[in-house]
Amino acid sequence: MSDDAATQPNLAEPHDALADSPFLRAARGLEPAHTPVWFMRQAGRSLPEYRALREGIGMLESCMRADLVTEITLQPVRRYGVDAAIFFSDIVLPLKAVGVDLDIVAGVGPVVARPVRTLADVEAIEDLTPDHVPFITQAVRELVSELGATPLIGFAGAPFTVASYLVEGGPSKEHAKTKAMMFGAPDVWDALMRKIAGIAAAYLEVQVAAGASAVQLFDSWAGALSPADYEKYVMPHSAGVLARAGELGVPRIHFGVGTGELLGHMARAGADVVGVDWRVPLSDGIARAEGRVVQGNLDPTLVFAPTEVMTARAAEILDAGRAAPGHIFNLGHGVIPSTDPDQLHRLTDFVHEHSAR
Ligand SMILES: Cc1c2[nH]c(c1CCC(=O)O)Cc1[nH]c(c(CCC(=O)O)c1C)Cc1[nH]c(c(CCC(=O)O)c1C)Cc1[nH]c(c(C)c1CCC(=O)O)C2
Repeated sequence: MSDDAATQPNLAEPHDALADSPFLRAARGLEPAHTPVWFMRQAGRSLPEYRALREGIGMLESCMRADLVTEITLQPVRRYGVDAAIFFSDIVLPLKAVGVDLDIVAGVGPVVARPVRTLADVEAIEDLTPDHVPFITQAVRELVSELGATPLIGFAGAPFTVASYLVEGGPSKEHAKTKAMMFGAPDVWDALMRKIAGIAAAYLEVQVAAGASAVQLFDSWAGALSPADYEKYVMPHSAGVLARAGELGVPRIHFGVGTGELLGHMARAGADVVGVDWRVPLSDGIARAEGRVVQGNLDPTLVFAPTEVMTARAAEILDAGRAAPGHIFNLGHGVIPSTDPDQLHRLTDFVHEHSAR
């Protein structure tokens, strides 16, 4: 497709259209034609076309095949007409790419064979270079060419959330071993956070170099921390990732779950856009985001309510979002796998119609 585009006279047009896309305008605090909408986890198990494509192929394997990554990323864009695509991958993929022995187990999540406990364990993890992830570069290039004026969001897991998988060895509710290391072995903790931050930043650089036009840093489990502990043990490392991403010139979205008390810190860590989950009224989220653009914040379970109940809540959020320097509509967390795709389609249309300027 890029070859075809190169032969056409209006080559500059898609780039202007991309910069003028509702998502990128809103992310930069400019007035968009309508409030942009995309959904965290918009690709994945809620889509029958995803389940068909993934049949017999492991999650990590599918993340390492550029053809599959491209197709899976495009599926929700085609189906819903959302205002952005998010690169199909996982927060643990870069660890796999540098040689950490891990798998993503269906219905469980990431499982690490030998959890990280010591400084030697940390030092054994390689730093990420573009040569570790050629399939990422290839998939992003293909996607950007296919997507035209629809922006592609690159992403990485933030140091705390990725550390939790590495230290616990799998998903965890309490993050007890992780926080035991944080409180009890600060030298190991610091080395681990630096290691992951370096990998995350390098992973984002690869995606932006290949054409991603925004990035999202997922600190899904940061809500397990008090503001003081977040500030002391985590924020400097996330800020390091966001500072490196800032040098790439693309908008940076910073997201977590249960982070109502941390939104100010997450904004100050270096976000252009702050993700707000559904537990915080958007008007409060806007105040706590200290002048940043906000993203969110519909409760992901509202798709299971009657359509008019869902859209009435969406209308309240859209109206509240007008008080922000910019608002990107999204769910407060990822799409639940049992979600009816038709509801997300109706929601996308509703957001566009209700917010048309
Ligand atoms: C914490 C986290 C992970 N992975 C991710 C996060 C941060 C976002 C969040 O808070 O939800 C990020 C992620 N993982 C995936 C994406 C794809 C892009 C998109 O949002 O469409 C993104 C952005 C694909 C995936 N990542 C995973 C799946 C399911 C795998 C499958 O289809 O078998 C997908 C589509 C696996 C995964 N990987 C992880 C979990 C908790 C799970 C789910 C386990 C399960 O319920 O099966 C770790």
